[in-house]
Amino acid sequence: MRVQSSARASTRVQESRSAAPRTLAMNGVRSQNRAATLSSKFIAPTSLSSLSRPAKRAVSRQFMKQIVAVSGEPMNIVFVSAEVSPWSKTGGLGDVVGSLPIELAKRGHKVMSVAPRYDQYKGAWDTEVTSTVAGEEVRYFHERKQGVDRVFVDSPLFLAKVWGKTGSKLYGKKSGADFNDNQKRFAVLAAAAFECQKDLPFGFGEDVIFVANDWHSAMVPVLLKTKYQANGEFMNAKAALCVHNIAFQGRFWAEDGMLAELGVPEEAEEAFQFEDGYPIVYSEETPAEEEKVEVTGEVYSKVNWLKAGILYADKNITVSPNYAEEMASGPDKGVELDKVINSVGGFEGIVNGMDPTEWNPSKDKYLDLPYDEDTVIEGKAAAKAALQAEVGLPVDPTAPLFGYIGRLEEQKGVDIMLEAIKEIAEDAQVIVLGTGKKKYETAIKALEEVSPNAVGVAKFSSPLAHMINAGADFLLVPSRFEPCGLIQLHAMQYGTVPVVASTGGLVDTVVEGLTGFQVGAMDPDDLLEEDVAALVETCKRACEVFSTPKYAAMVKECISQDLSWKEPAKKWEGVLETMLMPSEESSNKKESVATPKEAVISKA
Ligand SMILES: Nc1ncnc2c1ncn2[C@@H]1O[C@H](COP(=O)(O)OP(=O)(O)O[C@H]2O[C@H](CO)[C@@H](O)[C@H](O)[C@H]2O)[C@@H](O)[C@H]1O
Repeated sequence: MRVQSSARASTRVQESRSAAPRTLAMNGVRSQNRAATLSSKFIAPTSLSSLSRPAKRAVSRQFMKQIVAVSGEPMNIVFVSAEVSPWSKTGGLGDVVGSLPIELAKRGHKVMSVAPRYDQYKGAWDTEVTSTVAGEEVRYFHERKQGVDRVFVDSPLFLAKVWGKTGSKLYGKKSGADFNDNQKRFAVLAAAAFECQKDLPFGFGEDVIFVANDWHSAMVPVLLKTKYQANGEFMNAKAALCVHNIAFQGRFWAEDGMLAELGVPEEAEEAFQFEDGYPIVYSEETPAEEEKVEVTGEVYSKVNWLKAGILYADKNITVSPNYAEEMASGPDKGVELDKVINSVGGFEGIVNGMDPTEWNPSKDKYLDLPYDEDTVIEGKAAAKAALQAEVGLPVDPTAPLFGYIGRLEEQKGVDIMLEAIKEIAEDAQVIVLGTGKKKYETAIKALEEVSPNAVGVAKFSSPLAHMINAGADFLLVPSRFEPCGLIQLHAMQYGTVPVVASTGGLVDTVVEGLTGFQVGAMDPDDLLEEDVAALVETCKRACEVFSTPKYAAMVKECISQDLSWKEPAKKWEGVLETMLMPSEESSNKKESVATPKEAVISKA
């Protein structure tokens, strides 16, 4: 039986992840000069007032594009994130914050990431600089790598809890359950991102663009507008918020005085308020293994970090254009933030790139026979034999081999896949690699009982992920929703053909019959027989193609694409540059920032 959308959506949200010399003065001057220089280079359309509103927007956008195309001035960009690969990673968020900054640095920008220090990272030196934020003293560690300043915020809030970089444990001891002090932990991270710009000798000063990522750093735009700028600091700074997954919103019980304790000014509190139909917050006491709570239609007062971040951000970005549209389409796909999203004019969607230094079959340290576009057929054959031997499947080049890599959660369609495997494994081999909900970990470990052609590995293993991307013939991505998805990009880079659900970024990145197979959209909530059948049918279609020349053509098509950050980083650069420009849209935005709540009410 279906439950009301508000409650339905919130079951998904509660799953963790859940939840020296400074250049300050110079930077301030530079920002003003920059605007002056740019406006003198171009003559803005003078007859804007006579145009209709959409036409005005189009002209204004065109004008912005021209400016960006020739401006080329370096920006100071600070990514703030709960994870940053390779130092910390539970999934795609870590990958993006690990690799996008490198590409932006290559394009001439000063780029920094600020993330927690969960472990004693070998290459990161102790700056011995400290700041006091949200009542906690933090200390900064630093490593400069591939042109990016990596700052790690050291505090017992992070280090004492996690001890290890791989972690499904960055957000809580169990998958889907937050540490009780996660609000404190991430309030500290956000405030440290500001203070380190001032306190570190190599800090970027106040003239920066912050890029906050997901709910964990959604406090950054809030603090910028209501704390720092209200005090006359960071006056030229801007804050973008990038949402990698709208299902993780940081919903917590509303407690008297809690936000104030975290350093949130009173005027911002309203933006956090959220009425939730779901009567639970998953925590250390109530881990989210099963949906064990009945929904009655009653609503509960909570705070919602992501909502506040969206309302205060100068620009909201997500990781594919299709997902940007989906999020705004209704409460189901917007996970009840659709009205908020529409109230700020929607999100900009930029498809993710992938890191070619980590995902490159010609330099992959986990492959005995590295390969490239010209040697992909031989290379994949060798990788397939190695993978089959590694996981104990029959070494058979003629058996189509399907792989899966990812979190074991409903988002990823794991329940649909587990049902489908019963039939897929009649004619093909399947290997599933993942961690997540215990019931799914147990199920994948028992796959060998389902069929001798299927095997599941319930751990987080980079070597095996590389071997699957290279050795599988097809990669399964049956997600119910997928903001962008990196695994299909990795797979294609290795000449592995993805079989994907038609949702989010999977629609933007996989072309039916050319670079992959589209299954159609899965039901967002329930496990439906027709979805299982659609997945089985598409895999059968893929198996039929496997023994034909078309498969080799698809492999070549996949591997020959440039899936790196090169193009997406240019788009990011363009979007960030427009944030620095005075524009009609940004002045509208300021009004909504001043009164976030009204913006939602009036436009929703
Ligand atoms: N058991 C395991 N062992 C080894 N490696 C494993 C693993 N489980 C997962 N991984 C790795 O984690 C990453 C997963 O990235 P995805 O983008 O596919 O999904 P995720 O949902 O985490 O990211 C969210 O953020 C990203 C980034 O924006 C969006 O692309 C995506 O749609 C959104 O859901 C891949 O690098 C994958 O190889």
